[in-house]
Amino acid sequence: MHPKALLDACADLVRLVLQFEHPADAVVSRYFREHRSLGPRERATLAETAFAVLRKKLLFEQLARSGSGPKERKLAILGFFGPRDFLAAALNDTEKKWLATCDSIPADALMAPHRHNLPEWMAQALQAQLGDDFWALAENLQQAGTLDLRVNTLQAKRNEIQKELAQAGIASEPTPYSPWGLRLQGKPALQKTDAFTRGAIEVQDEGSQLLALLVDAHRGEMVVDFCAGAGGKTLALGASMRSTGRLYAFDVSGHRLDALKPRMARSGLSNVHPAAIAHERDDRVKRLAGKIDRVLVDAPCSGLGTLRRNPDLKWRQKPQAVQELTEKQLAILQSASRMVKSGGRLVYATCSVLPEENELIAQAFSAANPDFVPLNAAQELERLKVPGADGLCAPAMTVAEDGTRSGGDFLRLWPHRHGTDGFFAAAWTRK
Ligand SMILES: C[S@@+](CC[C@H](N)C(=O)[O-])C[C@H]1O[C@@H](n2cnc3c(N)ncnc32)[C@H](O)[C@@H]1O
Repeated sequence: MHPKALLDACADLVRLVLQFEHPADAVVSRYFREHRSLGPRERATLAETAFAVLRKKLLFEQLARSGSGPKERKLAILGFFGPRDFLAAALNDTEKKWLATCDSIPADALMAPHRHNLPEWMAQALQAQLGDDFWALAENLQQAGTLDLRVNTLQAKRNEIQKELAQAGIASEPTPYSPWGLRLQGKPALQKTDAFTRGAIEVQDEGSQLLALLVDAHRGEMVVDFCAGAGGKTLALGASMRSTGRLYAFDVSGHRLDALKPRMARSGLSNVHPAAIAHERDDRVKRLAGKIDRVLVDAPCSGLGTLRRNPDLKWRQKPQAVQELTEKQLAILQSASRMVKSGGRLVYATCSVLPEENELIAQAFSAANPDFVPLNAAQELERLKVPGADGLCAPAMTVAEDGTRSGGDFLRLWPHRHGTDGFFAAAWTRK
């Protein structure tokens, strides 16, 4: 495709994602379905350009106030993913001059919102938690996330898959914390590899892998993945159980559970039982009261830990919606906890970085449920041989008058510190 036509297409896609009517990845997929003749390189340019605009929206909109021509075209020029000389072939002289002026503005001359590119309420919430470290996070969230794989240990060892991928020209490194993970360079097409089609690998952020590890599911156990969705963590739990015992994958969305089925078939797991539930107090849940060894609640959340991959969320998410989510999160956790048997484990997790969805929920649950004893996540991960487990965890935020902390240590992953998406997990043992 000629550079001019590709830039026009980028501007068109930028206009569509900025309507925020649907998640950006769905808008991009739909665009590709409607433009079937696009080749893989053009698709990569289009998607990465649209995502770059979402990542740096405030800065780019500010810069687009100058120059001439339609706003979406200027945004697409600023975010264009590809060599500069290729882009230059699509620009007129005025645009080239304007781009050179934009490029010459030093970062320290920019106002704070144009540097962090976050809505004010989100920037404030993160600054309150991180202090000066906020800027390292803000910088990190404006880059694309890494592509991590989980090796299905039911089928193969991590080093075997690493070698197999290398033979197919795909370079990878073992992830630093998860024993099951491989981190890839770039975004190679995985779906055609033999390892993918036979279910030996799944795309999964290292942080998600660590949540599944913290559940510590064993052979022959009864385990519930309460908010299973398309089953990313279900598959990791099933492999930990060596495809034995019984693993229920519950979700209120039958549609999401449908996406689990082909993944389950590829994985070779035969212990997974997906079931759509009406709500968290469904009869199926009640029937399992006190019977389950391990319950994972991967709660619906704001997703603000995943802004590297889903930058549109920062513009689509609202404080009011987060408030409503917190009520749902506590209700789901409370209901799911009833299934845990005496001596069993409960894990509450989110991919959010906001304390309201994390520590505050865990602490409210602990306060209302004295029969659930908080587990120290750092000690637990250390026992599970995760390197540097201490550095992945943060102490509870509630400090009593006598100085004791309640709630145990939580898993608290940050993109700029750990290279994972932002994740939280709290664990309890039932007395
Ligand atoms: C964070 S996502 C789960 C992601 C999934 N565990 C994975 O690893 O791919 C949260 C899920 O919770 C589900 N959900 C929302 N409300 C629920 C409820 N009341 N009971 C059970 N699941 C619910 C959503 O449909 C969504 O699939």
